[in-house]
Amino acid sequence: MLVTLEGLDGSGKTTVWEALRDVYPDATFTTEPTSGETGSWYGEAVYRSIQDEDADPLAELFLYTADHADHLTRVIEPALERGELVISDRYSDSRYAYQGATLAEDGRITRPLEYVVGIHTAFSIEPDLTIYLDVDPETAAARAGATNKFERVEYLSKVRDNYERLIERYPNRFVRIDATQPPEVVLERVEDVLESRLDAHRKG
Ligand SMILES: Nc1ncnc2c1ncn2[C@@H]1O[C@H](COP(=O)(O)OP(=O)(O)OP(=O)(O)O)[C@@H](O)[C@H]1O
Ligand SMILES: Cc1cn([C@H]2C[C@H](O)[C@@H](COP(=O)(O)O)O2)c(=O)[nH]c1=O
Repeated sequence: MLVTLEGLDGSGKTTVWEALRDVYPDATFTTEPTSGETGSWYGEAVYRSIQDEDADPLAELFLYTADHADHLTRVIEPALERGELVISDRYSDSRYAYQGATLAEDGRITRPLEYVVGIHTAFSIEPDLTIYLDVDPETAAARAGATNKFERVEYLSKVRDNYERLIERYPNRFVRIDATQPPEVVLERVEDVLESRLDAHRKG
């Protein structure tokens, strides 16, 4: 089963992802952009682009997508074939929401969110469950510390609007959790949601 954690920068995805390691020691834990144990040079290229204020938005989309394609074949598909639970800190919805917003500002692509979704349909795998940690852009930017070009309130507002569109589009896949609550409350809620979905998955 493929579970993804999504939300604005600073919404608490990594805090939850780290805590879940103790709860599900046999699961595969991974991230997008790829880094650490499941990282690759594609992920490193993405992080270079994130640091470049003048990166071309389309080139950046394709870097993220290249990292995703490699991540699928190298990490996610083999783990799913072994029957493992896979938990990814960010996945394709980050591209739909973030690059959807960047490309809207860029102006070269009409209907950018649909465009980004469209380039994934031929090869990607849809998650079984996406946990959306919902925070307002002000809280997100303050928590994230504005360390990169994405962590700004105005931009994060557009990203949040895109996440809302995705939640509307995929209501069965997304579960929204209020991530302005204390970390232990957020984690408890995530664990409840995950356990009930795992139960349903086991029962087929
Ligand atoms: N529920 C919470 N309430 C208050 N602070 C939190 C909460 N969850 C996480 N934080 C704090 O917010 C900061 C960002 O958390 P974290 O790195 O988990 O977010 P993230 O969503 O992974 O961010 P990014 O996408 O930028 O990597 C950290 O300092 C963390 O301790
Ligand atoms: C996967 C992915 C990520 N982003 C953005 C979101 C963050 O600002 C950075 C890095 O992510 P991290 O969780 O802080 O390490 O990249 C993006 O714009 N598009 C994507 O597909």
